[in-house]
Amino acid sequence: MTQDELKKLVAKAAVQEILNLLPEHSLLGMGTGSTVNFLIDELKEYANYFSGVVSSSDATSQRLLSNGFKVLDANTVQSLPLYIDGADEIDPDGNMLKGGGGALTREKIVASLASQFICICDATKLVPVLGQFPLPVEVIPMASAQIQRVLEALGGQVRIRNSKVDPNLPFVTDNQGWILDVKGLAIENPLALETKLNQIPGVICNGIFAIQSANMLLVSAIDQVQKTIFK
Ligand SMILES: O=C[C@H](O)[C@H](O)[C@H](O)COP(=O)(O)O
Repeated sequence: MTQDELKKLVAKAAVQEILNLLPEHSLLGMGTGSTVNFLIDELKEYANYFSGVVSSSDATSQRLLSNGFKVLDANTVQSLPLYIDGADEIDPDGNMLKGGGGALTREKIVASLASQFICICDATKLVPVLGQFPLPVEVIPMASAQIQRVLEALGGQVRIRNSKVDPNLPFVTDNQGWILDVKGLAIENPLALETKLNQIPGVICNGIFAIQSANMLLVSAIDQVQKTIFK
């Protein structure tokens, strides 16, 4: 199977999981990325099953709206029963590295509203220790040079992410932030590093999801989907 076929397979399994877990008229939190795009495509026939969806990016909001879902502002809900999203990496404890698509900050905000986080991915995302994928750190643009120095002093190799439209310009997030992609940081203790990076002035958010780790993982490999529940 291709990676896209694996993403579609896990998206189909996720639809059944969502419908089993949530009664009709529930709210739902929705992540961002190619796996989530497959999920939205698979879930669209149930668009009216949900009273509304809180989205983690402008891209996801547009896709949800064009598929008939009602999109709600995060400020209008007190909590969500479930948040579902992909990941760039996930470790055996459900800690994730996210932000390859630049949506990490809003993903973390929506995940923080939810009592349960389901991660959906294909088996290429499973890692023993986070950190092979460059760690995205979203920053206030005027702080980027100083944050780069701090991250380099911690042992990271830092690159400012470039725009896909014009590679001479920085990538700009939905929050008008920039992304620093950091290689080479040891992420042996994801919670400690997530907390430490949050302390650097000008950091909006970093892509370690240990505080908002996954409660459940659906992962596709070959032709089947495996479910893991984390403690
Ligand atoms: O900012 C992007 C998100 O964190 C995505 O969840 C992550 O990059 C995984 O995306 P994909 O499903 O496209 O592999």
